[in-house]
Amino acid sequence: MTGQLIIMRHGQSEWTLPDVNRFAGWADVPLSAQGREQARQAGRLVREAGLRPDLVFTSLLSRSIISANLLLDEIDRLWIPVERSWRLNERHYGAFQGQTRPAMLDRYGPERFATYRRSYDVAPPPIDSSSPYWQGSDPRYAACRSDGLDDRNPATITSESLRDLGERLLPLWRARITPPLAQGRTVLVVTHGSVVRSVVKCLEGVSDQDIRSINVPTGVPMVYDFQTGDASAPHPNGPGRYLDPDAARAGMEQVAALGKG
Ligand SMILES: O=C(O)[C@@H](CO)OP(=O)(O)O
Repeated sequence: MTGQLIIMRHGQSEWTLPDVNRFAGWADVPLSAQGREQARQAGRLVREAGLRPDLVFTSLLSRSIISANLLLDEIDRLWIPVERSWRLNERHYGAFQGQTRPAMLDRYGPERFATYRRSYDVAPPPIDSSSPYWQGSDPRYAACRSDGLDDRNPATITSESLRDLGERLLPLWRARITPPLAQGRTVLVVTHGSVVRSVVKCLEGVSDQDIRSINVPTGVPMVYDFQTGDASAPHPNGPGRYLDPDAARAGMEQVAALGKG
């Protein structure tokens, strides 16, 4: 018996439309019409692959939640148990949230821009609490909603590197996601590009340097098979496989192109 992880970046958002091209991070940006269709198509791919998710995880951002719902509606599994966590949010993009990629490319130059966007351990400049995209007073991050996994407070985060994201994700990964995989269950995680990069880095041993060139397409599910048994550190049997490799390739190119100005 194997456990299966289906992990997917949400469908295209309105801010990843090429003529909008804004950094989102924790800003709660809606899906585009194409993004909604990508999420439904993802459901069809999951069905054709014979996969039946037993439980679903999303972030606290609408583009993740709605993508998961559209996918699950397509396979008649809206009823499965759901857990939502800020730990599955996109990387906090600091002061870049709401700014266009071309403007930031212009301001910082190609090298620093690429470092802020794709390096492992450099976070963008911190967001100011006067920004309309600051999450400090957003009820979804209120202290009363603490998950008790550690003492991190999402309301106070001002910017994150990919390393920071991996560190806040790990407690949820260990406590909530890997145990059902080790039991042979099928777990659907509908999340964000940087979370997928962090999981791929960890599961496939990608180096800090090589992770810079990995882009994640919107709305294409990727599957890992896990050996059952060892709940403490379950390991995938091989690399992740996109259910539609052609769509994944095209999507990765689109994401890379957004950073070219
Ligand atoms: O805006 C963001 O939060 C991310 C993902 O959409 O952008 P990028 O791909 O440039 O890291």
